[in-house]
Amino acid sequence: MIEVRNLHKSFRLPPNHPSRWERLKSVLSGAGAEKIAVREINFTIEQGEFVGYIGPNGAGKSTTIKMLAGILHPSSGEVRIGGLNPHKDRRRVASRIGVVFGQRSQLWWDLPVRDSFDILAAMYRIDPRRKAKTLGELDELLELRDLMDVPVRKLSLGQRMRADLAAALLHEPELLFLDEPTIGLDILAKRNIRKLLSTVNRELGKTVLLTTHDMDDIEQLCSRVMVINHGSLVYDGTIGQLRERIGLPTLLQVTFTSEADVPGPDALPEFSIAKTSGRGLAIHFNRRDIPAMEVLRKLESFGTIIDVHMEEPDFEEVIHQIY
Ligand SMILES: Nc1ncnc2c1ncn2[C@@H]1O[C@H](COP(=O)(O)OP(=O)(O)OP(=O)(O)O)[C@@H](O)[C@H]1O
Repeated sequence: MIEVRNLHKSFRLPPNHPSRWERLKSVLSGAGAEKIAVREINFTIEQGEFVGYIGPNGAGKSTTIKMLAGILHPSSGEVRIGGLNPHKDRRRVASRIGVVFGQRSQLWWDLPVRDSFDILAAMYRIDPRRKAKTLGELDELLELRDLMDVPVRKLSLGQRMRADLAAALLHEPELLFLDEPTIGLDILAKRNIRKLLSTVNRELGKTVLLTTHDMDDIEQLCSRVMVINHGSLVYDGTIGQLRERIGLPTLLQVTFTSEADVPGPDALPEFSIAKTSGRGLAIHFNRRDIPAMEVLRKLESFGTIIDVHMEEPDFEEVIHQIY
């Protein structure tokens, strides 16, 4: 669905000369410092995937997405969306992509939601019967009926996200770019939007690329995560593998039927005891060094276990380690 090969984008920063004429001359002659926003990145996203694209501010996420959407021209390298070059085939690629920005709406602020849908349908030249059918399906999923006659500025943020999602899906794109779709929402609204996004991916079969600073979005939605830092792709894989690679400790708490006979730390080099209290024992271990099942087997040799609780390292912490 998306193929990116050696994709590179650099910007020429205007020199900081006090004279406007000198600045203009430098820009025209190609002088000025070079800022590399995206550095020779490679990835492929298959149809139906839900991929998180994360990185700190200024890492190169928006620049990548703009090149995928054909808004920016790469300095070098290649992008293919369903085999098409987004820059050369911008109109056809646009018809295959839907975009949702959490920070700004693509709907017309003072118009009722219905009018925005009408304008978008005209822009994408959607056949009226097709539009009615798609809107009916989207209404079932996103519960749009009560929003249709309300001006966008009067919608709550959660309602606006539902309307924006419908607007992005109205022309039936196969691919969805989501930029901070849960920003500013309260916990309940976040949960609701995540559920909808998951349905859009699983049931409508849309391929999704999500950029977010909310690690819960990533953890709850994405089967795969790509991390960009200083323009370079520094990780591409599952969240589980990322945790393993960083090697932060996992916490395992067990309760024995009676007070256990736990040997001293020297006899247990693979893990560290975090806490012992009566029948309870909490240990830290590293999945990189030893699988969880093996740890459990060792603990079983200390007594009969009746309860097990495991806590993975906080994803936020994992990401912090990469940045
Ligand atoms: N038009 C431009 N001219 C010069 N530099 C730019 C331009 N657009 C982006 N940059 C620079 O390229 C780098 C990557 O920017 P980009 O907007 O892609 O980051 P981002 O990962 O999307 O950040 P954020 O999370 O803050 O949105 C930044 O250093 C930015 O200042």
